Amino acid sequence: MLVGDSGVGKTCLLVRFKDGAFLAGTFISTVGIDFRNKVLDVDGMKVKLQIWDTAGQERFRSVTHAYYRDAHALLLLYDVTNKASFDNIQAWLTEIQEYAQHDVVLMLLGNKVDSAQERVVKREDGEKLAKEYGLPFMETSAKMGLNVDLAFTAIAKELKQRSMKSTSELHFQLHDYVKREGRRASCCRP
Ligand SMILES: Nc1nc2c(ncn2[C@@H]2O[C@H](COP(=O)(O)OP(=O)(O)OP(=O)(O)O)[C@@H](O)[C@H]2O)c(=O)[nH]1
Repeated sequence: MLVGDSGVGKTCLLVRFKDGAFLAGTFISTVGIDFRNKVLDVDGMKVKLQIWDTAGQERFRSVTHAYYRDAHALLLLYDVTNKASFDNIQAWLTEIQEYAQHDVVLMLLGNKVDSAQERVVKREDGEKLAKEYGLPFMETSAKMGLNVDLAFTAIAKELKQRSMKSTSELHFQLHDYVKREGRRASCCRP
């Protein structure tokens, strides 16, 4: 499930992942909730992700609350060009604590890193916040496709491992994977 303030890029992130495209132009806010499926090949096994895209607007909050309970994973987004969306992450975490399962897989994403000129939230600020709450963290760009597949693949790997209740000592480590594989924005050109 994708959560975060209105306009941070949840729908665009999902469309980028699902269709490999970017929705340029007019911003059409999600009404209530929507979902898309995508099947991923994770280490030779097919994993079907059902991804719920929630409306960030306050007036739909009661609708989205009902979906937290069944979510296995949450991608919590802020927009690096919008300080308020970053400041609201704490409030989102409180909401997640209240409505989601206690063992839900959670990842923090700072989106729109392609907009370097407008950036107001530094990468280090995101890293610091993520560390404080023990969350895996990446910066993304739905526009450029930076780290988008990686974010969903990391979630799929973690969920696959959990569903198989692997006892192997070599089991998948979400934090390490994201740290190792997450690419910095400077690597990615239009
Ligand atoms: N530059 C840039 N713009 C983006 C990116 N992702 C989304 N946007 C733009 O941000 C605006 C909002 O994107 P959405 O994906 O609709 O935002 P949302 O979080 O789904 O918003 P709600 O449905 O209201 O919760 C749109 O104008 C997008 O074109 C990105 O990675 N880079």
